[in-house]
Amino acid sequence: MQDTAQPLDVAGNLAMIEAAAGRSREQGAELLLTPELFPVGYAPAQIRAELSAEQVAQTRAETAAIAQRSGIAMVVSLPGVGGPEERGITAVLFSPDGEVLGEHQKVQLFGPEEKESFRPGSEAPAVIRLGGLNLGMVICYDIEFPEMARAAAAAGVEVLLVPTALAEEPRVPQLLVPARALENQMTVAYANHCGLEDGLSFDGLSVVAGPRGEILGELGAEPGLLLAEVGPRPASGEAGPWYLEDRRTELHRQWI
Ligand SMILES: NC(=O)CCCCC(N)=O
Repeated sequence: MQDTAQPLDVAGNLAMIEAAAGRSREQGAELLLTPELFPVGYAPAQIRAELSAEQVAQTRAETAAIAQRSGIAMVVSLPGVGGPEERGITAVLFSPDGEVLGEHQKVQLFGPEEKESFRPGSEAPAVIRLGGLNLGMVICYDIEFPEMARAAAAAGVEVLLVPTALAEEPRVPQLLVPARALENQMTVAYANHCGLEDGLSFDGLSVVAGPRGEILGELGAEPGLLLAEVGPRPASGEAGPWYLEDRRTELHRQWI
């Protein structure tokens, strides 16, 4: 899902997610990936100042109810649990029954506003089994560090789901996302905001890159739904490359 959220307009933003979930389900989708902090809008300082732990908990419960009503799995990025001084930016994977199957707290916070408004995570991306695939999540700036996607791939992730909020940096979806997919032989799906929010002009350019770096689908600058069929990590085969198998990790660890 790619769209423009309204900062702090939780009801309006959740209505957009529910509409996208219904349309996706009608088109046969089994999972809906939404952009970073979409239910509350990407406005870190406003979130810190205005959203209490109770309001965030209520938003999370309403998001779970949308997954259940729509009968589709969803990745939704929300402020974490706790007060403004202790919570991070999270991505939550909800099952089609609205159960929480797993979550990730953004490890690489971006810039002073995020760092003043949220706490960073310190856990590697988890592997969550759904639909016969090993799914994982990182958030926005996380994907710009090769170590994050590599940690997911090394744990067994086959499809990495990335809620994002990227403004004026098209090289991330155009160059880095396909590179992360190719170098880790896994699918990477990247869902961005588009349009103007809190004074930022978001790029859109949401993209799904396959395990050979191929583009399985992409959007432009406008709102839209990108439907892509994803699958398991391909066998390297006779010709290779064998990026994950051939890693000389014992050496790399000494150098980096
Ligand atoms: N929300 C974010 O993490 C924004 C990341 C933007 C990184 C970039 N290269 O502009």
